[in-house]
Amino acid sequence: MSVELNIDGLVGPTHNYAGLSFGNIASSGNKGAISNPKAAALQGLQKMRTLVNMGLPQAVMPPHARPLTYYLRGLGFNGTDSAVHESAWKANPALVANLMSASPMWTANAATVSPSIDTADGKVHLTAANLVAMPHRSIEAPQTERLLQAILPKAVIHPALPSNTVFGDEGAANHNRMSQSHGDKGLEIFVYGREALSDEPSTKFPGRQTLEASKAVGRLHGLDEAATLYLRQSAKAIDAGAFHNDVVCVTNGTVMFFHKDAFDDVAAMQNVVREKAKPLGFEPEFLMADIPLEDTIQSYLFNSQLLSLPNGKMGLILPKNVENTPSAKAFVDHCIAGNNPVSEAHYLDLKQSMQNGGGPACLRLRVPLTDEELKQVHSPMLMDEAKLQSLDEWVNKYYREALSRDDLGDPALMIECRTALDDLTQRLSLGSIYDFQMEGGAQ
Ligand SMILES: N=C(N)NCCC[C@H](NC(=O)CCC(=O)O)C(=O)O
Repeated sequence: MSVELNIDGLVGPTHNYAGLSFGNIASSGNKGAISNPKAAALQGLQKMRTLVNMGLPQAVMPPHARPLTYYLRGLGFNGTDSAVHESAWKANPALVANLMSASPMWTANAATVSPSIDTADGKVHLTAANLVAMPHRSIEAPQTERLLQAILPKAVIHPALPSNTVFGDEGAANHNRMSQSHGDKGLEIFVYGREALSDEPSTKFPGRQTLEASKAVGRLHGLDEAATLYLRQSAKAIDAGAFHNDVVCVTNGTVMFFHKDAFDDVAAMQNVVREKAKPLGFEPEFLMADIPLEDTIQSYLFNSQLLSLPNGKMGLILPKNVENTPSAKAFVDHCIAGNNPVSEAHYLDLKQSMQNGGGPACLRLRVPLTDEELKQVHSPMLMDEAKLQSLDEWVNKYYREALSRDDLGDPALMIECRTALDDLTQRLSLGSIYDFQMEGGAQ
């Protein structure tokens, strides 16, 4: 038997709206708004609880330490860590805003994952994403690698691809997998927005994922070429605000749930998926929405989690915005009423993350595992009700309810963040995993 483990990012104490992501309409539109880190983290935990209550395996990925003081030291700021934070803020608040981001919460961008059934050596492979397209995200990979290794000690974790825009890699947000069931060999579908080493017309918004990066990940994971596809996302979707493919498409099992403008030539895409699926023994089912692209971006209809349920059916975890967008809600209702595996929909309040362009699918990394491999996961990070309650209590103890841009320069925030993470590593039996812990604590 095999299952899908979802690893959700626990929202960090510095969650804020700095408007850092060009091409991400929610991030730009909410620049300067006051965030509520406590509400953001509790909303994320509630999503994890929903999956636990559905009987599905759920793990948590801890936040990263912020600000990243070693990075600021490399830029010439020195003294104690507090002095580094303070002098960097005086010199350049916009720079510090980048180094305070809680963006590692969107674990769909942490790595690309291939299950052991798909890889040449029969091991689970992950490649940490370099996230080079956005400065605030390009600092995530080293800590992400460490945390992934802690959660999945037996998996092969490849370091991020070279930090070069030719190899722009945004992880699982641009990767889909289709198969008869989680345990069967699957078709791995990489979706890119740009072919870096060619003279092609550029899009208005950046195509963050390159074909060069996707192919490198496919090689590193030892994937079978016959069961791998590289598809291009349409420029139309990118320019409408679909900065990752998971804003316009999600797959699970035999089902692809997507917007008609996600790919330029839908009929060609469907044909090639059908052809590649044949030797893998399954018939793909396409649930395609023909609704305004703006409604898709605004509601995040396709940034939903499409889950295989213990009863053999599939369920959708959607943001409340879908419920409030008539065309999107009508499409969900149509799918549930139709003759296909999708049988239920759950609408969750994820407003704090959504205002930064992060829906249910952005907040989770999917890892298909055999039952044996699931037993090797670091068990304190596997959630149940008691552990979720401990994390609720942890959030309530340490998190602020309001954070403005100016608060990002507050040296007390760095200390609060470190104190909270120290406690968290104990609750999750992680030992010393952050740089500040290895250097001997907050200064
Ligand atoms: N689609 C997926 N899988 N992930 C969503 C990531 C959202 C993230 N937003 C941000 O990084 C905004 C941060 C700010 O503006 O403060 C991004 O654009 O990379």
